[in-house]
Amino acid sequence: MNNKLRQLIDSIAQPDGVAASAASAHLDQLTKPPGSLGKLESVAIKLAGITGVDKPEFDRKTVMVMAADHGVCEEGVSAFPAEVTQQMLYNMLSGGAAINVLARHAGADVKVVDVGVNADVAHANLVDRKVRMGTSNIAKGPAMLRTEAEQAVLAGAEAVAEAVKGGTRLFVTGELGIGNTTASAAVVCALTGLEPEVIVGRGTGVDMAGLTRKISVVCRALDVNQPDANDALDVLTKVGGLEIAALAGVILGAAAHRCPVVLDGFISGAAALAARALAPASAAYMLASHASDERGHAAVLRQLKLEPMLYLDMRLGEGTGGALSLHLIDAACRIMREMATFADAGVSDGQGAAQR
Ligand SMILES: Cc1cc2ncn([C@H]3O[C@H](COP(=O)(O)O)[C@@H](O)[C@H]3O)c2cc1C
Ligand SMILES: O=C(O)c1cccnc1
Repeated sequence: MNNKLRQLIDSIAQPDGVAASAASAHLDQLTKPPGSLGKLESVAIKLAGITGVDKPEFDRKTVMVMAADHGVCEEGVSAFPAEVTQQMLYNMLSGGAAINVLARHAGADVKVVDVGVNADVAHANLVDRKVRMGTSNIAKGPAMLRTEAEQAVLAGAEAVAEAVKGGTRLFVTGELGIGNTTASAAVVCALTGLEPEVIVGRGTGVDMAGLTRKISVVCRALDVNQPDANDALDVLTKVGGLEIAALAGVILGAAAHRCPVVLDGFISGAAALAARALAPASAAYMLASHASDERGHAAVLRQLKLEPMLYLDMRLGEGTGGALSLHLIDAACRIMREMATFADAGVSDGQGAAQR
């Protein structure tokens, strides 16, 4: 394995159990029945463990959108043509995509990184880390070279390192790439052994015939490439995507910097499975934002042992579910900092009365 990648993986530490326990103890002193703020409490405890700070505050948050194209589009697996990746990229760079709106609403930055868009794109707001002009068709052979997969993972991690230098301490995974629900399904099936029939979904909205075609394309991709389930880089190389590999790098980079990383939908979930396979310690840094409507996402979250915060029937990607969950993360942080304790407020903590 590439030296830099090895170092990145080795630099991921376990979360801070002392800070997590302190956060949990603080929550139990606040003027509410213990546990009554539900997921806001588990999120607050997790954030404390990740950051090593009992009451963390995230002044700067960044949605990391990794963009790339997919050779598998030639199999007719998306309801939209491959050109939409580059068209949407410009839309995103000028602030008009859903993620721009939701990130603005949540007070987060959007960083867009080209790791493999099949066009020469130049824009002042774009980070150019292009590895190649999109993947090859996974139904016919490997998506990319192993060195390219490594390069894409490192591009994601390095984009995170840059953002950390700029003050970001919390990341959201986002992506853009027509055809990427097909590659993500292949990655999920290869890593988990789950069947394409239960993982492949409609993506941008293919019809029944399109769904059947997508399932057979994923079966073919697995059959032709024989990815090694015990080697996540092999899986990314053979049936993955450049943005999926880069997102795995975003997750590893965030974990290496002790920053929480909020996962968006299905594509982010596929990247998270790859990141966990590369570095099991990275799993502790992940939070699931929402349950996507894409078919395989619930199974991916079960595999990751993550509970989503939101159920909004969304299936867009870009980081949109992740951006929405930032409101809840902010709420959890404010509870920790602003709520009165029983002692402060002179409220009886119920010790001695009947407990639930
Ligand atoms: C206009 C438009 C904006 C999007 N923003 C995110 N996606 C999402 O849909 C694509 C994946 O679905 P599939 O695998 O079916 O192609 C990715 O670009 C993903 O980011 C979009 C898709 C479209 C059409
Ligand atoms: O869940 C997602 O992230 C998703 C679903 C459909 C299309 N694009 C993204």
